[in-house]
Amino acid sequence: MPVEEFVAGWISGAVGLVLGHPFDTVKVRLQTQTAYRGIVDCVVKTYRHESLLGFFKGMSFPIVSIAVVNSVLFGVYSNTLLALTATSHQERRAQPPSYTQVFIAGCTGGFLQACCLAPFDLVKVRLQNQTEPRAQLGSPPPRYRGPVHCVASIFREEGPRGLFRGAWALMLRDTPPLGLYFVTYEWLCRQSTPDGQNPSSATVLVAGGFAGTTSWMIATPLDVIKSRMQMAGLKQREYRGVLDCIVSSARQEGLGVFFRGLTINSARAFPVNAVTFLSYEYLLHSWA
Ligand SMILES: CN(C)C(=N)NCCC[C@H](N)C(=O)O
Repeated sequence: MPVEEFVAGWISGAVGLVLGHPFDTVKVRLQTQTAYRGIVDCVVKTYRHESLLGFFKGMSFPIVSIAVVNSVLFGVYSNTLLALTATSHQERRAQPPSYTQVFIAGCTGGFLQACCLAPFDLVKVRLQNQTEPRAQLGSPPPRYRGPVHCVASIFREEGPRGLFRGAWALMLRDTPPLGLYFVTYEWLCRQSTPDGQNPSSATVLVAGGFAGTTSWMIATPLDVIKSRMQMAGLKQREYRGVLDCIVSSARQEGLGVFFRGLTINSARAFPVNAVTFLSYEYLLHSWA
């Protein structure tokens, strides 16, 4: 099993994460809180109350987890294609896999990375939703002092299963959209690259950006449900499952609720995934 795809996935994921985390924090707050009138209002209030650091809350954990998540995603994707087509990453330019094989490999990688991502994503969302200003005398302390305290609190209050709160919604969010993610990337690369050649850096950037934006647009409704399931039991009511969360969210806030964060998800996804794919291709090309 080639290891370089896992390592390239790790490094490229970390590069994309740092670039995109502030967008992600604003998105999570828009999806789970009603305190903001929109993106600008959320950005202004977050900056005023919490300074720039407020946008990077909950990032320390994903920096570690992205090492696992993105390397699982790209590593499983590439090795599933190896199993389906008996071709390595380098050979696939000359013998391109079918889009069905790309979709299957992408869904496989998406499902398995979601299994690894669930506890890390839960902690990220819980920390991102702490809107208390940085520790000031007199201000109420936030519920969680940091990622480790968050994990310990969830484990103590809800048991080990509590760390997988929202996991089913996360798997549903990531599996089909990640199949589409890789199909979009491959299709756009092939449209603008002569047969048998490697795509140019510009092609990789554009194809990776559109792959990220397309997949996140499709994933946003379940991204909202996932975030709400993860916050349930704290400020929001408990849900009896994904379907209950979908029905009650629609009943209380209308169908528009499923598109909360769509704009920022799409805007964030383009640069993050453009950089992720460029880093990934560059690393594999330099190690070939
Ligand atoms: C629709 N989804 C969940 C995805 N496209 N995920 C894969 C891209 C992950 C990347 N690190 C990012 O945060 O955009």
